[in-house]
Amino acid sequence: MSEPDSDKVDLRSEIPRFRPAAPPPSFGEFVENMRRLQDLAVCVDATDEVYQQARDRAAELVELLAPYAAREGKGPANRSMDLPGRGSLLMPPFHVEKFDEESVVARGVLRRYHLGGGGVAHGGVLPLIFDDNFGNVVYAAKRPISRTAYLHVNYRKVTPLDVPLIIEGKVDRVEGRKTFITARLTEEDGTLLADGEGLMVQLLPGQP
Ligand SMILES: CCCCCCCC(=O)SCCNC(=O)CCNC(=O)[C@H](O)C(C)(C)COP(=O)(O)OP(=O)(O)OC[C@H]1O[C@@H](n2cnc3c(N)ncnc32)[C@H](O)[C@@H]1OP(=O)(O)O
Repeated sequence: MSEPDSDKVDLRSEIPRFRPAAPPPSFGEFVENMRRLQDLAVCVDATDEVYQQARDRAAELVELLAPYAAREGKGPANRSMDLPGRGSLLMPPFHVEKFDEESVVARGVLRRYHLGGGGVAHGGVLPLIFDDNFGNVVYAAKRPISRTAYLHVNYRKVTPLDVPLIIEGKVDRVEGRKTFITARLTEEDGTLLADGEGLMVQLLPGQP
């Protein structure tokens, strides 16, 4: 059992240092099964008997995992660089393919879980993809640790599910503490789905 008092850690008191994780071998399959579960949870149309069984099995899983809840930066989720979305269920399953001072490129798919309506992605998922890219761009460009002050997304076309997507972001300009970033979300053939612009502001000492 690890970090039983994790809920008492005040994350606002420090900026956690990011360290890549070497997850146990089964962690990736666990996360992928959880993603499939998320896809199913938002699409199944089952009987009450099936929901009762699902409820009970989900409760068993919660009981199994609850004792291992750990503070931020301790478990492998969000730090497993070889897994889609770094092994975090919050993140859409994208892989970073390029990470340098020129740009950060990631490729992935949106799935049934990310459905908005009419068979295409929920608009709210795209800012998450852009924000994560902006954070990576700041890091890759060796800019100081920063937070998003604003993020603007232009939706140019509806974003399909189950189709490879590519996001590429780069530093547009730097003004003191401010790093302005631009990014584009495309399909593999270059079709532009959305573009975005964001301002990342360098944190001052003591800022959470
Ligand atoms: C540590 C984790 C790193 C990974 C981050 C990944 C990306 C994220 O998702 S971060 C989470 C989402 N973002 C947040 O929660 C941020 C919440 N906001 C804040 O913390 C603060 O408002 C913060 C840090 C952005 C700026 O605060 P503060 O240091 O007081 O900045 P402030 O002095 O007002 O402004 C600095 C400059 O930025 C400009 N600025 C700040 N906010 C904005 C804005 N929304 N629009 C335009 N300009 C802005 C100011 O005008 C000022 O410009 P100049 O230097 O030319 O006068």
